[in-house]
Amino acid sequence: MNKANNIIGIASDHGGFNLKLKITDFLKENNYQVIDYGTNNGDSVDYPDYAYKVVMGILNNEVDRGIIMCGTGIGISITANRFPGIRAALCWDEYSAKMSKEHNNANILAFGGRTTDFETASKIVSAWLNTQFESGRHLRRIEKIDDLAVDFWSKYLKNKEGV
Ligand SMILES: O=C(CO)[C@H](O)[C@H](O)[C@H](O)COP(=O)(O)O
Repeated sequence: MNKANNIIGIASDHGGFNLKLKITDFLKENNYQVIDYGTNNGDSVDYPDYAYKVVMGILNNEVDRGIIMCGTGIGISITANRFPGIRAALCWDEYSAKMSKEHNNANILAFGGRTTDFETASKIVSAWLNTQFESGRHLRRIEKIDDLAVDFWSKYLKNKEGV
């Protein structure tokens, strides 16, 4: 990996805390700038709060992309995917990580601190960072993700307001 100046936001709950420390070191060793949104120790916290920090970091252009971890990566990726413009991919090997970028242009990578060892996690991170989005038919599909959600929410909110 050799891409200085890319800023990556990183966060975890207590279940991903130890792996987050190792992945942060790994990124810095590979010349990535990292903003750590917490958590800062192994005390029990709630993963939605940490997913939200990275999501807002991306939506406010503080960071280009994010890496998030909880015990399994499930809760924290479910949370991140609630927000428009966010495509969080829960990955378990190099192939899933490569596809998450090539086909889905995932801007957040997720994995589990209790399910993924550092060796596997570092391979996942490298695959995700070093793969390009293929665009073409995949661009049409990822655009539909937000288009469908925006359509749903605008109708939902309109009905709720009784308009
Ligand atoms: O959301 C999760 C499971 O899908 C994460 O793994 C959390 O880290 C986990 O639920 C935390 O569990 P704990 O018993 O409170 O440590």
